[in-house]
Amino acid sequence: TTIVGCIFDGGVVIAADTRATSGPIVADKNCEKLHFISPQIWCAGAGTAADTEFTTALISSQLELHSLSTGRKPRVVTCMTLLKQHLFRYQGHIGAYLVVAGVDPTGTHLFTVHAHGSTDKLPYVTMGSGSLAAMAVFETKWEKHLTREKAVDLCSEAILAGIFNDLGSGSNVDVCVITPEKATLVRNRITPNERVPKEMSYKFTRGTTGYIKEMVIEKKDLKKYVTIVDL
Ligand SMILES: C#CCCCC(=O)N[C@@H](Cc1ccccc1)C(=O)N[C@@H](CC(C)C)B(O)O
Repeated sequence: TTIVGCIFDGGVVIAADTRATSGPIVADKNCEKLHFISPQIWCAGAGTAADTEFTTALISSQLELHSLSTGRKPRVVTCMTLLKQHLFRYQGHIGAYLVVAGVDPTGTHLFTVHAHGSTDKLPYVTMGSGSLAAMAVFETKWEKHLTREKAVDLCSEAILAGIFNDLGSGSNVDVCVITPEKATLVRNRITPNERVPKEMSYKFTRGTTGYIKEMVIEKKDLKKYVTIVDL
């Protein structure tokens, strides 16, 4: 996985690739790694797919209950604290590596939360197996006071670096832009790995597979050879 986050003037952007792996196998070529926490708090997840999915869903629920109890909009720092306390309690056995981003009444925030419970608050972050390729892009091209468009393009370029240089990452680029007004999820903003139609026909011609014996079975005699079960 390659996941990133970047703050810009007026909000924050998070982005992710869409590859899920099981060892050398691509388990899912277009999975979703950007999770809804609350209307203006979203989370990108790397690590064990199930752990990122369930952990973000659990904290989203806890945050909604907290918001109802306080009568206030949820804060990003609260989401981060709930995540780190949960993950620390499980001593890293819940393999969720998260980028938490959002806008709340106190401002725009971007955090990382690691499986063991450590957190960082930064203007730009990368995580997952492709994080080094992505960070190379940020360390080369990030600057203060990015516009929304520049931040979206920079995050997309960082994800593309992971897609093309990390075998644990691949396929497409998903992006989520969060501002004080709203959050916009752009699923498959960039699809640089679409399969093209094959240039040849790979159908086997008749006679390719030799056979020794031929037996024609009439449908009416079928039940002699096979047991037909009406499901
Ligand atoms: C099989 C299957 C479904 C996915 C298994 C599954 O969690 N894959 C993991 C890698 C991993 C981790 C721990 C044990 C085994 C395999 C994976 O692809 N993680 C990506 C993010 C998630 C959200 C898709 B990324 O971090 O590379």
